[in-house]
Amino acid sequence: MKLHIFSDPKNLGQASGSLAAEHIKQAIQSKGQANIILATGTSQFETLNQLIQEKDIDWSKVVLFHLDEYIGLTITHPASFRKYLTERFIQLVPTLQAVNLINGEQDAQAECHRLNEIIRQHPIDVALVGIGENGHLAFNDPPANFETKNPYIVVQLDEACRKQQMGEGWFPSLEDVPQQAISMSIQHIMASKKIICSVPDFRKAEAVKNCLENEVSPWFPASILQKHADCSMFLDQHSAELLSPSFRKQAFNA
Ligand SMILES: N[C@@H]1[C@@H](O)[C@H](O)[C@@H](COP(=O)(O)O)O[C@@H]1O
Repeated sequence: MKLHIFSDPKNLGQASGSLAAEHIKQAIQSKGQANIILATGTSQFETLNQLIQEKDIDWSKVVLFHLDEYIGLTITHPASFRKYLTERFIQLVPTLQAVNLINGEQDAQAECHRLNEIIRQHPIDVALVGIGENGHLAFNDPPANFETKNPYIVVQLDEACRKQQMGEGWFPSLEDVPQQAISMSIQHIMASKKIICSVPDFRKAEAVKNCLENEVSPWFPASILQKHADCSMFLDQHSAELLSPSFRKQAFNA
């Protein structure tokens, strides 16, 4: 894992968005197109802002997949990840070759099946992900399923995850946060050639320490990233503040 620590979320996002652009261009150059996964949430604001500003990406050669989505939320709900990606990315790069959003409003197992058929034909070149306050990767809350090979799965959301979503202001109360979601599985995220993980904010400091310094464990789902061959971890000084000095030594831009 390559560890990068920045002074603030804006610098973090500029660096992670630029690296994503580089990886996308490399994939297009080497095989004619790129398959990407985009995450959502506050942690991705600056990264996506940077990515949409990149000038020399041929978006008509890029196929987009969606990391996770609530079950039962309409696309017009403020917390809908489809709404988020549509407004913050898809409308801003309208020439994408294909967009594969998760529709959590219909039968969830059928939706997983539909998406699994498509994504199995599109090996992922670059995955943009974040880490939740409870250490989740996508919506795989602890203890995460590290075994399933199905690309998309139905998951239960734990209280810590639901509280985070409410705390970030996406929902008026905890009762409004759905209990289930469709998430890309841990194994499928790990099958991406390159992973860019952007994690700003002091709220993530404990999860970051647990996932980067502890042993790999389903109880710290994002700890699995330690095993990926090409994962770049982007932190800011706040999310990195609990890392031990010896661990921080490996960071670039510290
Ligand atoms: N399910 C989303 C993910 O797509 C995101 O990458 C991660 C971090 O969330 P946030 O960016 O809101 O802190 O967990 C969220 O709950």
